[in-house]
Amino acid sequence: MIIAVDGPSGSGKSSTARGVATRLGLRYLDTGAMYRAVTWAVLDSGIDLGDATAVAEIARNLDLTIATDPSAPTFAANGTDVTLLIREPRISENVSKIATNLDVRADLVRRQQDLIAAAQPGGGIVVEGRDIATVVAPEAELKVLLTADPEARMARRQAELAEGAVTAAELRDQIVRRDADDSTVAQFQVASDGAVEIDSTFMTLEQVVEAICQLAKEAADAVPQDQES
Ligand SMILES: Nc1ncnc2c1ncn2[C@@H]1O[C@H](COP(=O)(O)OP(=O)(O)O)[C@@H](O)[C@H]1O
Ligand SMILES: Nc1ccn([C@H]2C[C@H](O)[C@@H](COP(=O)(O)OP(=O)(O)O)O2)c(=O)n1
Repeated sequence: MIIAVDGPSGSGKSSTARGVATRLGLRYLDTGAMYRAVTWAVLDSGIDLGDATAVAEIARNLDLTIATDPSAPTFAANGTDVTLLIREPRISENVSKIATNLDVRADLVRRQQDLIAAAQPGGGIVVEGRDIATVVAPEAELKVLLTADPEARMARRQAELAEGAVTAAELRDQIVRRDADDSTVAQFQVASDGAVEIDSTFMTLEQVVEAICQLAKEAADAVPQDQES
């Protein structure tokens, strides 16, 4: 089974997708972390982020190792463990410049599809991002668009960061401006065909995990017996 979870920044995709994968015994893939890892590699190389050709070249040559175990999702880029480094504000500020590079997207989508295929013999995978239901895995048995009001999303992100780590303006930039930039290349503002929208503004994380697990059960029950593998 493939469960696709798309939505804007801070809507709860990573935490809920991880929770669902753990509960259902599935693999877990955070595709945003892949764009962040490329951003880390580009910044590390010192090249200009606006040089689309050079950026695409870095992405193409990047040795990216991804663990899809929901209890320990780790990322290594060219041999460096970047799991924590890719969460730094300098990455969040710049990642949309990388995610709007169409050559980088084509490269990462291919890698994501390979990781999804590799997870199928183990029962399946929960994949989260912006374009999973529309581009990466339109065949997903369950597609969820996870949303929340911008104020709730900013408050959640603020709560994660050390006190004073970012100003209110920086926080708004990381959430609202980034969504605007990201939505020029991926459609995650309205539910795509067949996707179920869950507005998590007034839900707890546990309630969202429960709701998605319930939808996954219904989706699995809906698969005709002769199509089960
Ligand atoms: N329904 C929820 N209610 C309250 N906080 C939540 C909820 N879902 C997620 N969070 C918290 O909000 C923060 C951002 O969630 P995250 O999963 O990183 O979102 P995204 O991957 O969409 O950016 C995390 O600290 C997470 O624990
Ligand atoms: N499938 C995806 C996943 C992420 N992206 C972009 C959008 C974001 O700006 C970055 C980072 O995504 P990430 O999910 O880590 O961002 P948030 O943690 O939700 O703020 O990558 C994308 O374009 N397509």
